[in-house]
This record gives sequence, C-alpha cells and structure tokens, in this order.
Amino acid sequence: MTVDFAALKSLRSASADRHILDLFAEDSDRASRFSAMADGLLFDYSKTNIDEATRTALFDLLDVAGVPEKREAMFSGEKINDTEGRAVLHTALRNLDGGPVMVDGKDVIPGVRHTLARMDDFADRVRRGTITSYSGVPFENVVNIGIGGSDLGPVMAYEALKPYADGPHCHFVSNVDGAHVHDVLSGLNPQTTLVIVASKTFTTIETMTNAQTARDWLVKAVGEEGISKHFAALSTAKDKTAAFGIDPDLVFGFEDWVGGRYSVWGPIGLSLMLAIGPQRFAEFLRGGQAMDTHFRTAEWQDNLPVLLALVGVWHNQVCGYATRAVLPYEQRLLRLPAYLQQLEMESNGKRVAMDGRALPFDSGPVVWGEPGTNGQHAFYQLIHQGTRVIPCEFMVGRFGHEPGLAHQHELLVSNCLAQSEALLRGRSLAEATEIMRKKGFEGAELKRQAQHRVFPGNRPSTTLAYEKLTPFVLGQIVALYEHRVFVEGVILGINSYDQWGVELGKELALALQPVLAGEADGAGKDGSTLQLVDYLKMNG
Ligand SMILES: O=P(O)(O)OC[C@H]1O[C@](O)(CO)[C@@H](O)[C@@H]1O
Repeated sequence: MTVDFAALKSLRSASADRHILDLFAEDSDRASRFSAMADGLLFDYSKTNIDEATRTALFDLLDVAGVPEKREAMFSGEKINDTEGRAVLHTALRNLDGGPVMVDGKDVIPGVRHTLARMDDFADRVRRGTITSYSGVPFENVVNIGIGGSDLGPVMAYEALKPYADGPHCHFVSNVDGAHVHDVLSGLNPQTTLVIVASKTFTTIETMTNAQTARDWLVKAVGEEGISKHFAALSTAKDKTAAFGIDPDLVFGFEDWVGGRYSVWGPIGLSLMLAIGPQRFAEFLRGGQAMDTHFRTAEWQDNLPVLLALVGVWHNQVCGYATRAVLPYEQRLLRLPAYLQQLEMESNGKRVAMDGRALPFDSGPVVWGEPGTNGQHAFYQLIHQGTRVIPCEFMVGRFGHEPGLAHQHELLVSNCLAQSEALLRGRSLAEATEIMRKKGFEGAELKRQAQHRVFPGNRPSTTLAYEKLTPFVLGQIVALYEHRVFVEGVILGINSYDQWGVELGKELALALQPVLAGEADGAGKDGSTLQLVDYLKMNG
C-alpha cells in the first residue's frame, strides 16, 4: 500500500519553528529515549526535531508499507527484486549458522558455505605462501579489478580494516581511465602479483578492459603459460570466466540473488579476506549476521536499521532536505561515503513505484561526505551557515587502534561531538554581538560583523557510536546501512534492488566510441555532443 506523508507533514508544519533544544528542555531523558543500542552500537537521534508524536507517526508507516512482511520475504528468499525476477539474499552470505534458505525450492546455504570454505582455503594458502606465483614465489600483492559494487565494498572494507591486514598488500583498479590501471601496475612486480577480476556479470566494459590490460602486463613477465597462476575471478558468469582463460579452480562464483552493491560478503570480498585472513573475514560476516538478527527481532523503538530509515524519511520526504552527509570521524572509513553513495543512491534513486506509477514523493536522498576532521576544513562552513539544511550522520569510535596516540583520538572525538553540538546549539545574534563587542567593534560595524558570526543552529544530526572499528563492528555498520536502505525502499514502495538507471549511459558510450574513433558518423546526435566529439577525438 502506498504510504501517505500527510500526517507527518502536518506534524512538521506544527513544529517547524520549534528548536530541538526545547525538546531537550522538556524532557530530561530525551537523549536516552531517542537512542537505541544493538550489540554495542549506539545510535543517538535525539538531536533531530523528532518528538514522541512524530515518532509514532513514523512507526505507523512501517505497518502501512508492510515492512514486517517484506522483511521476512527478503530473508526467506522470495523474489522481491521483481523487475529482474530475483531473490535478494546477501544475508545468506553471512548466515554462518542459521537454517536453510530456499530459492526455487532449493536450499542455497550449502552452496554459500561451500564457496566460503573454498575462499578460506585459497586465502589461507596464498597467505601462507603455499599457493605461489608461476615462478614459485609467494604473492606479495593482490590487484582487485572491478567497479561499482565489485570495487567499492572491498576497497572500503580493506581501508577500514588496515590494522588487521597482515596478508598481501591489496590494490584496487576500477576506472576505465588508463591512468588508474597504469598507476597501480607500474608500482608492482608482476612476478609476485595476483590479479583478481571481480565482476558479477563479467561483461562490465571497464573491468574487462582493465583485466585485459593487466593480462597483457602479466604475459610480458610470465608468458602465456604463467597466466593461469596469476588470475582469479569472482563472478556469477562461469562460462565467461572460462572464455577469459581463468582456471576454474580459481573462480569463486555466486548467484544472481546477490546484488553488486550487496556483494562484499561473498566472493567479491576475497581481496579483503586475503588481506585480513579467513578468521577475521568471518568476524566481519558475524557482525553482519548480528545486525540481521537484530533487524529481524528488535522492536521498532530499538531497531537500528528501522530508526535510521525513519530518520531518513523524516528528513528527506517530510522535511524536504534533499541531501544527507555521512561524516565518519574515523580516517579509515574514508571510502565509506562513496560506498554508501552506491548502496543508497543506486538502490533508492528510483522514479517509479513497484507498480510502474510515478512516485508521488521524492526518491532517496543525495548521500555525500568525507571523514572528519578533514571535512570541517572544507564543506562544514555550508553545513553550519549555508541556507540549506543538511542532516548529518556522524560516526565515531570510542577507541582508535593507536594506543600511543590516544591524545589524538580524544581530539578526534571532541571534534565530532563539538560539531553536532554546534549544529544543535548554534550561536545567536546576541552572543555573536557580545563576542564582537569584546573585540572592540561598535555601532553599525558591530552589527554587520556580528551577523557574519551567527550560526542558526537547530540543525539535525545523528551519531552512531561504537567501541572500536573491528571487523565485527564494520560488519554491523555495513549491514545496518543495507537494512536501512531496505526499509526506506519499502516505505517509498520502490524496488531497491535493480539499477536500470545506469543502462542508458552505458549504451550511449558504446555507440559513441566508434564516432570518436572516426568509424561512424554522429547522425542523430545533438549539436553539443557533436561539438565535443569534434574537439575530443584523438585522430582528427
Ligand atoms: O560486478 P559487475 O557485473 O561488473 O558490475 C559492476 C557494477 O555495475 C553496476 O551494475 C552498475 O553499472 C553495479 O550495480 C555493479 O556493482
């Protein structure tokens, strides 16, 4: 059933002028009543303008949209991706000790565990040096070639878990820009490099082009006969990996019920597993699995994915804030915003509902961000004093991994907390005037200078706090966001699991390549595209 935001919009209008600080003044227990905890992860959404009545109205959406039924439909393998006729079962990849999950009458779990065991064995042997390069030496470097979900998940997680990485060094090539593959390969010794071609479909032009470049690079060093030792593939398309010449023993397959942006939990996570080892990779899976259990069993008011989703819907569809910033105060989460951009925007950037009718409200928000404190010295100016409201999602850990630098960690945490406090509290004109008066300003110049130093405040933010960024905690965070996307998608009534919006550009690029090469004319192209072709073509 289509949800209706009318009740929420009236609540919004009635409270539009209210300051979030008033909510704290009215309720001394607000912080804990508007927070929830899941296996050590604390989500605090008290610094938003959501009150009891709003929260109740938001909870009502869940039943109207059928979240409980659809959640069970997803976990039990129903084909909820109905524009592609597929189940959505990334949760099966981290189902380490649950029961069977049936797709088309077949339990998929034995296959998942078999592939995981093969990955474990392969990673273990590469790490111990018993699987070697063609010349018989251990692999020191791994290059993952993939794009989108076949890149962002592993690279994000590899960066996040660097303190746990004691295996070969991992490198990631994604862009079809030759600069990327060139710059990565030119720093490496082909004799000790394992190349992983990560592509669900094994047809993505960027990945296949980069894979061919890497192949040529390896052939020069190890010869055609050495190639099979230096390549592995992660894909659903075994016929295509075979056609590329990859040894079937080094192909790790998965099924079409794992979407690209949800695939880091399985074979696509192989580079991460090689880096941190199978045991820590299992901890990552356990974190995801713990979040699955929490999502399926926790009451709405305690349910982190549900709460994140409802805060998101409140800010985006009800308040009309078009973007949200993800601001991890954790340098190693530097790729998390990019990862979440794909996860959230490819999933919920849809213009029509399941039934094909135009959405009567906005689709998912624009997601962006950077780690703190770097962002503070770049775009936070706009967040604090710009005319648009940007809900901020802070993330911060209690401990870093550098015990000798605890003082730096304290500074990091205080910056994170200071930012959400500043957004909430702001600085009034009276306070700004007083500050400037003390600096010696007076009269009209005092007024003018003070205005520039006003912070409106009353700007919403949430904070996700965790003990330490371990593999388990990263698993929890990633699964938390996956389920948040699911709940938002169900409320909006869209299919979060297809991505037709990326197709048109791909088709046009294929058609433009011969035009750029001078092998086809640009009949039917618009004037701007033709002018740019004319300027950019290399052979003319
Ligand atoms: O793993 P593949 O099949 O190469 O696809 C890569 C990416 O391309 C997309 O299909 C979008 O173009 C993503 O959904 C996916 O993660």
